[in-house]
Amino acid sequence: MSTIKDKDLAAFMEAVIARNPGEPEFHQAVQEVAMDIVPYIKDNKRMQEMRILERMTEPDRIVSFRVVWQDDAGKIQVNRGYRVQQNNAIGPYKGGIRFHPTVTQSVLKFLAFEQVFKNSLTGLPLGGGKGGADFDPKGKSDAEIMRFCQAFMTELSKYIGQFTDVPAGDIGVGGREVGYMFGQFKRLKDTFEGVLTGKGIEFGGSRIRPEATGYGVVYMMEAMLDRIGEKLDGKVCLVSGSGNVAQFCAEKLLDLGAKVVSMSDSSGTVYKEDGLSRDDLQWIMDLKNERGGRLSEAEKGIGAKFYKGNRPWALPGELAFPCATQNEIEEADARALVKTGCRGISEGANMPSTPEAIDIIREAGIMHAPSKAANAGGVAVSGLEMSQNSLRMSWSREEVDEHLKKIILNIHTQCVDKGGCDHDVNRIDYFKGANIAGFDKVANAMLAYGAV
Ligand SMILES: NC(=O)C1=CN([C@@H]2O[C@H](COP(=O)(O)OP(=O)(O)OC[C@H]3O[C@@H](n4cnc5c(N)ncnc54)[C@H](O)[C@@H]3O)[C@@H](O)[C@H]2O)C=CC1
Ligand SMILES: O=C(O)CCC(=O)C(=O)O
Repeated sequence: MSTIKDKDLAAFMEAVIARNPGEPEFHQAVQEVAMDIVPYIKDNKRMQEMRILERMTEPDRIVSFRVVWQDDAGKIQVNRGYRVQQNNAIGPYKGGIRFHPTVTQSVLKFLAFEQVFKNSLTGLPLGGGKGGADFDPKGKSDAEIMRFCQAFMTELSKYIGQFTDVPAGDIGVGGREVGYMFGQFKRLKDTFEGVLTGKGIEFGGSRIRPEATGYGVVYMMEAMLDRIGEKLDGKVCLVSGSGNVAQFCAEKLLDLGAKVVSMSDSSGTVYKEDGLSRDDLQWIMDLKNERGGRLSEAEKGIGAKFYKGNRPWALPGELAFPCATQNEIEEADARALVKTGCRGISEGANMPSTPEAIDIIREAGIMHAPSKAANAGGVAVSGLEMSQNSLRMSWSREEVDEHLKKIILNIHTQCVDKGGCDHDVNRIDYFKGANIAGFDKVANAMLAYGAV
């Protein structure tokens, strides 16, 4: 991690690392927040005495459980499932479920910690949590996915509920998996309640939830550009990833007249200098959502260049939208973005930039919206799904999209209000703004509750 100059911050991080050994992703997420919050609360005696930041870095609880399921060959498979219930000061725990072989307690703790600040920024009554399993959905049949989801929910159902903890999707968990898990919860509990979001429209899902994260990432970039008197129209955009967030980020960029020149997966990056067409994007969506294929097929499929094993960041572009996974912009990638003249970054993936990359991007004066602000559209529409479930109502696409835009604009305003730079009045530090604004609401609620 990057070197810490502030003595209080160094002491704080030393204690966090000692209490949470072997959890580098969690340390990184905490440091990204503590860099701004430790100085912010330096003169606030009450926050210090009540040890608010220390309490926020300790999850309320973590459950970890065995998930046993049978594969198509009849073999018994064993995975490990988790739910990290980080903080419910301002609402029920809320956050996605990730199925990916790289899932560990450290990864889920970083995601749950981030989620607390993100959910606070939405202005909705949502606490923070995250869950998942080290299950690899790649290459599994539909029946295997169903059996795994049912086995996972059989255990998870003991810890969640519409007023307690409301999970949703994340990497490896989309509408199909949410459907299987919701069905299993309903069967086990015999209640029909909004215990998950990202549900199908037929059983209580919200319109625009599948699109919300990607759309929100673009609305955030629009707001940042608008502040400096510019538009998205005609801008050359680098998108990474090709899953849910990347697909709808690319779709909204095309809607707004931008040129999307790249998308990627773990096998490499596709590049089209003249920009992907709607048909190209549809081809990528079908490849990923229907055929489970690799982007290397795009050379033949849509006549794009394919750079095996590469990320998109060294390609020429004006704006960047990392929408794949954590730490996908490392130091060298950040240098490449600076070199090619990138002017703005809106983070779709959670914590896609390493601390070293953030320092380089900040130094270069590139506008940089952190994930907790930029990708909050997904959980925001999940919050709206919860509202619709409580009201026994279903809103139109237009209504939900309007709420989503307002929420993202409000997050942008909060970042601007709290993210001023002492050394340059025209610059906004969106990381600082998001950290402080997200922290304030949760911290004040915790203060109101006393020492609990
Ligand atoms: N789905 C949602 O509503 C939200 C997702 N996010 C974040 O967005 C990111 C993408 O999630 P989804 O699109 O939902 O997942 P998905 O399951 O639909 O797609 C997976 C994505 O992850 C990428 N990926 C995973 N491991 C990779 C690796 N090692 N190298 C390169 N790419 C890799 C894939 O290319 C693909 O773009 C994650 O960081 C997730 O936490 C954040 C907020 C909400
Ligand atoms: O919609 C949700 O509750 C999950 C969103 C999520 O996991 C995230 O924001 O990273």
